[in-house]
Amino acid sequence: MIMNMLRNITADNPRSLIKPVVYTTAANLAAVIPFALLVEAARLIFDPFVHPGIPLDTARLWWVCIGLAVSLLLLFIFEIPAYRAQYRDAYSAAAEGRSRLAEHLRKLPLGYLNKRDPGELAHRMTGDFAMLEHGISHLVPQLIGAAVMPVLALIGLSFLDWRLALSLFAALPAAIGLVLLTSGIQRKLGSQHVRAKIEASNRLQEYLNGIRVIKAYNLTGERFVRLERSFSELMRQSIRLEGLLGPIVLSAMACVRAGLTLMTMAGVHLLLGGSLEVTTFVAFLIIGTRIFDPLTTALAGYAELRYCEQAGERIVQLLREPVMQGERQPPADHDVELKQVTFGYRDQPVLRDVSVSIPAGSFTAFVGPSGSGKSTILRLIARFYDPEKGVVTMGGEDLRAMDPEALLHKVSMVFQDVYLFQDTIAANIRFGRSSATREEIEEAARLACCHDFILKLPNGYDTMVGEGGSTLSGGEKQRISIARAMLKNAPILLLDEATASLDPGNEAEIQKAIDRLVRGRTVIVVAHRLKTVQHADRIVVLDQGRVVEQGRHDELLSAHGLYARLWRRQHDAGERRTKSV
Ligand SMILES: Nc1ncnc2c1ncn2[C@@H]1O[C@H](COP(=O)(O)OP(=O)(O)OP(=O)(O)O)[C@@H](O)[C@H]1O
Repeated sequence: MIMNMLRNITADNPRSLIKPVVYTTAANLAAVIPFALLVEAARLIFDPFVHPGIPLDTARLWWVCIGLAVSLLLLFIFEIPAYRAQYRDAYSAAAEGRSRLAEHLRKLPLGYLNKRDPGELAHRMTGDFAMLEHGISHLVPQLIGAAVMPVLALIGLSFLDWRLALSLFAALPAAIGLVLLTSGIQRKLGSQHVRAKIEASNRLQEYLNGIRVIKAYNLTGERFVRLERSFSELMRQSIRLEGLLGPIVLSAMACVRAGLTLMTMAGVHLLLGGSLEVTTFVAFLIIGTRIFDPLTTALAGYAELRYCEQAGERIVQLLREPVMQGERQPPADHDVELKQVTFGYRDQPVLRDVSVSIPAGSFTAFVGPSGSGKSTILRLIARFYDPEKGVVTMGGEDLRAMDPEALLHKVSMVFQDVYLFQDTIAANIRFGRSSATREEIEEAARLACCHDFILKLPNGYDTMVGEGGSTLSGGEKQRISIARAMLKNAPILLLDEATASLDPGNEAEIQKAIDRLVRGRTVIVVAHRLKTVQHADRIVVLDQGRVVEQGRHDELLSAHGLYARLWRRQHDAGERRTKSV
């Protein structure tokens, strides 16, 4: 159980506790020396009163004083590295754990991440790791201090007088029992509190992300009520947690402190009975007032330690989620084939029994009504997901056997929803190839028709873009993502055409950039405007997740099927637009 707890508190890296534990134990052992010396000083001072005729041993008293000074110096020497080890190791363990978790999340199937609440994942990265930092830097060393000091004191004091030692520690089991017995309730309330925190942070994120929609549709009242409700729930859970914890911790502390009263009463009784020396009693009084300090602090921190354990448990669970398997390097042959593929994001099937063959170097387009599964096919080819039934192959080999990261080296992607990071334009293009030089970035930008608009920005290539690319127009973001793909220069290009209508200038620029990008590659396009793919080697028509037709543009037109209807509809709409201008 303890090992499990340590594993959780350190996010599956218990070695990070070694240094803090060793140094803290040494510092706590050193902290015992001044107590022993104080006991000796008390004995030396009180001896002449208890045994009249014995002179005050001033020479020994001086040695005790020197010993005290040396022990304080020793304590200082041990405490500095203990302090550093606690903090440095706690923060580096959390930093290392966060990177490990981020890396792990990247390798998990997207299907898993889709099912998870993004707020909950963010909380694990930030809140849960912050708790671990606090646990490693404060709570675990506190607990060690709390264990080392009283145990040593109990042993040492038993030699002085076992009856007083026993009375001093008599109430301790009750305090520990109380904390342990209520740990189930603490755990339950702790989980509810974390859930309330996640809900509040999700609602806040939703509110901030959707602030434009909220303003546009005047939803201020309704959305704000949801947000306020989550804050109220968080407040309620926080009060419940503290309301329960407070009395438990205070009762446990009272039990611990009751030991001192018990010991004093026993001491007075034994002293009056003549079976206890005054010097021994004084020694117990000196130690008794201080010995429980670390223990009461640790009791106050114990509940928090359990929350840290829960936080660690959540992180460890996530770290143990199986990542996408596959070690084979992708083959040099880039023929792609879907064989009887069935796939759905949740229970609802999106693709049904889809079989399509895409020869290397060809231009293949997927078309069909909205929601028919076109983009999903691209995601399966990039192995963001694995099919439920059937296989996707490259060069005749099942993608599931391939290393997902190595596979992504073969594929460039230009998606509808371009995401730009909060960084400079140059850095955002460099995501295509991290080793690219500035000249290569500019060349890719020129080919993607974005060099000119980048130069017009305040700091050119060094202009910062807002998170998600919010400071650029949709067309500009698309062109930046084409520049990324240019830079990556992968043999297979997956292109998901933007559905949002762009202004004619932007549309022409993007088309020019795409025409350059597709040269000499295996190109797989999801097309919404059929005229952009009428020269494709093959057009695959999807409807409700099934392939209903495939062939060249002319063949499909003369088949008078769904493609012909879609073509006519778009053609007529285009004519109407032209006439109305
Ligand atoms: N991440 C997801 N989780 C759950 N369902 C999803 C997810 N992505 C897409 N879907 C659903 O799967 C279906 C197919 O989506 P897909 O994006 O492949 O269609 P599409 O043909 O590309 O549509 P569009 O032309 O509108 O872009 C849709 O019903 C969509 O709601």
